[in-house]
Amino acid sequence: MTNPTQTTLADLGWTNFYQSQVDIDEVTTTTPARVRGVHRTQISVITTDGTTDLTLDPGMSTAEIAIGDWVLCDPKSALMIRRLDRISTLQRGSDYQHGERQLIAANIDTLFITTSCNADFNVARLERYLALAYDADVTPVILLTKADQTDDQQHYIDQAQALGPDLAVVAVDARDVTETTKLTPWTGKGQTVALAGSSGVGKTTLTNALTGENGATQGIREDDARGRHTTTGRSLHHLPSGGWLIDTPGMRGLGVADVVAGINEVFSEISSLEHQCRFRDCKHDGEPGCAVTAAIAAGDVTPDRLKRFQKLRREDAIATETTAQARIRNKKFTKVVKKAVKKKKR
Ligand SMILES: Nc1nc2c(ncn2[C@@H]2O[C@H](COP(=O)(O)OP(=O)(O)OP(=O)(O)O)[C@@H](O)[C@H]2O)c(=O)[nH]1
Ligand SMILES: [Zn+2]
Repeated sequence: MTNPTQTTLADLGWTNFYQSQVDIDEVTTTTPARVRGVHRTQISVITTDGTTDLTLDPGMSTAEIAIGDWVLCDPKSALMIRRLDRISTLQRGSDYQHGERQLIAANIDTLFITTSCNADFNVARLERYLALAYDADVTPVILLTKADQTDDQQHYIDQAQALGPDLAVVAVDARDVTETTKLTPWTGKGQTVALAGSSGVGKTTLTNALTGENGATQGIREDDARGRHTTTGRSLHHLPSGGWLIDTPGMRGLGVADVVAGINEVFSEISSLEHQCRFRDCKHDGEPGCAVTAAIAAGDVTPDRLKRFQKLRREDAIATETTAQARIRNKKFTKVVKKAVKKKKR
């Protein structure tokens, strides 16, 4: 282990939330460690003593560990003892085959939802990312890159700001390192941020500006969970401003699944009315006694917002259903295999 400058747990993002989960025995026998890489049978971690690898008990799977997780380890045996509860979990619902939502990152404070001041700018996409952030309990910040390439920055800022009066919206030229000071409210000591956004919007450029490094290879890379080496692997960057940046290719295009709560929060002006509709399963499509239709007539809800709300909810429902079915299918399959193995042993 190496430790050039004395790192504290707070530097790594440790707070009372994690401390309160450690019981008296564990205080003396274990060390907290933050996960920076997840491999098939091992995890790479950072402790106040530097970086090291930990082995898991045979009964545990690294599939349940994400970058950013806090774990307790036995420093002598280099064994992970247990994972601590998370303040936030970012996951995506694309792994229909296995019926599990795929973990992307844990214990993130802020999600930089990145888009550019050009044709990439798309309100529906921002709403989708916002739903994921809210559902994950992560604070979203809308980052508008390529602000230098438009004459009408304010036009983009206004559209983004319309998505929530309390929402932070920041426009930057991602290539200009001095502009990243606009992001210091979220990148200070111990704070953890993640970047999401479509290809080409400037995530790599921003990462380089924030880390002061050039080239994504400087980040701490990991193998994927199956032990394959991925060229575009996830990485955890330490920022000169004291924070941590999780960069993951999984955040380029995220499908929604099982994030109804997040969607409802993004479209709160609509979801808060639904219980006033006469029919519990109201589709807000011309049924009598529909509170949402009434709000549209009164000018309190725009038809476009309702359309996008319904589209996202439909997508979420389908994905949730598919995931649930896959889970049942897998359980059945495991049972069949177990039975067959038993039979063979007899
Ligand atoms: N003018 C200007 N150009 C930018 C800005 N941000 C990024 N670019 C340019 O846009 C191009 C794409 O930027 P990247 O940082 O590679 O985008 P990315 O989001 O990492 O793309 P992927 O790796 O495909 O996900 C590069 O040529 C950047 O120099 C900006 O704020 N202003
Ligand atoms: Zn209705």
